[in-house]
Amino acid sequence: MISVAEALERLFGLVVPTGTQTVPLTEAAGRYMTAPAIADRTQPPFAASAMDGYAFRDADLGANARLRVIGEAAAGAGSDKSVGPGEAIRIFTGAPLPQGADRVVIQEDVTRDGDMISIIGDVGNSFHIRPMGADFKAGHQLDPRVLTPGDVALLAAMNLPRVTVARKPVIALLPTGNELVQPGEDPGPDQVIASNSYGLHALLAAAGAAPRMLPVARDTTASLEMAIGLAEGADLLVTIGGASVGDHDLVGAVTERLGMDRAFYKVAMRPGKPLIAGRIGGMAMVGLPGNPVSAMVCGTIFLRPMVRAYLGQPAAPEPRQHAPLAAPLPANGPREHYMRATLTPEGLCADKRQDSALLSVLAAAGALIVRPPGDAAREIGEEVPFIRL
Ligand SMILES: Nc1nc2c(c(=O)[nH]1)N[C@H]1C(S)=C(S)[C@@H](COP(=O)(O)OP(=O)(O)OC[C@H]3O[C@@H](n4cnc5c(N)ncnc54)[C@H](O)[C@@H]3O)O[C@H]1N2
Ligand code: MOO
Repeated sequence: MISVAEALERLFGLVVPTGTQTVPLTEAAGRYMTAPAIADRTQPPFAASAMDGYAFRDADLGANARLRVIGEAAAGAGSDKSVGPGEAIRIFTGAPLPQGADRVVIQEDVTRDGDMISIIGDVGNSFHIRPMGADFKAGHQLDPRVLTPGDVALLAAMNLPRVTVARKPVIALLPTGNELVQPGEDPGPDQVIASNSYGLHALLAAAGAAPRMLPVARDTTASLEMAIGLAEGADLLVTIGGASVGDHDLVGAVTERLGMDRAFYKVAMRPGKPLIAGRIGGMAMVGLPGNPVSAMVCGTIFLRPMVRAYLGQPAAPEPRQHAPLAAPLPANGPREHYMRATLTPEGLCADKRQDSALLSVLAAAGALIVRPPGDAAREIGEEVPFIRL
């Protein structure tokens, strides 16, 4: 059995980055932008009023200043008049500041009588002007990143209607097992619902992949071979179940028959030990264990980093954080243990029930405490590493 770190290295070795495509901004959120984006204009492109009020010369501000209103400037329709001594221009938020003016007073601080305004009270220190280029200047660069809604707004303001992003890796998800029916179907007395495929679909989509759900394969060579054939064209095939040593666990044997170049089988981790990986046809292939929590933990520890590598991001494990324990932990065995835990204000609290079949425990957990092989018993208050779910 190899270590989790070694398994992840070998999995990165199976990844062929997907390359890039250009998408409109409406499809850009959540995508990985692969190259810097460069603004082709300055924002604001002119000094602009930040408020509705009057533009005037700061030098005119004095006790009981009275100014003549000589024109109007609105957003999208600036004034071509120049503001001279004793003059003001009615101005609205977003309008270009007229020539000659260097200050804006908000309309609440003004009384108006016909063409004349009086500035009343203390107007404070704010000039209510957004200088040209205050947000960014032409040539401003947004570096490669997973695009947030805020990034998309910035790219639009930079006048970039399209953006170059990594193509989403297509990941074919293949649940296997005679006992499985789809959610919403009527299970027979010995049957259970295929759940892992849906959890993994959600996990992979959120990580930036394009998961493709295949029909459940039965535990026969013919059914598995046919289903694996349906995955053709995917970047990665992920099988679920049938990875262990039972008489009906055929994924290893069938993939070998199909000529899989195996990268490894079995990882010293808990849950998730019977993990298989390699290359088959033009695809990478990862065979996840069927136990529901095992499949989701392997998805978190291995598939999420793999998706990032497919997208061209640095090959790195899931980020770890540290927090104190709110409850003690027993000594760990020889496998790296990913314990389902909640993160409370007092610290991390591992669930008493760590059976890898308990999805209700996983769903309630916000964290996986990472226990190295052979880790000693831990007391309340000790800092331990964890991965956020
Ligand atoms: N003699 C041994 N038995 C087992 C070992 C071992 O080392 N020696 N390892 C155990 C471990 S650890 C795991 S994990 C499981 C993995 O088994 P498989 O990958 O072969 O998975 P299955 O046997 O097909 O299924 C296990 C379990 O999970 C349920 N399952 C499967 N697929 C789904 C799905 N898509 N959605 C929901 N539930 C699923 C299945 O019904 C079984 O209950 O092997 C242990 N055995
Ligand atoms: O690895 Mo199994 O995943 O311990 O339940």
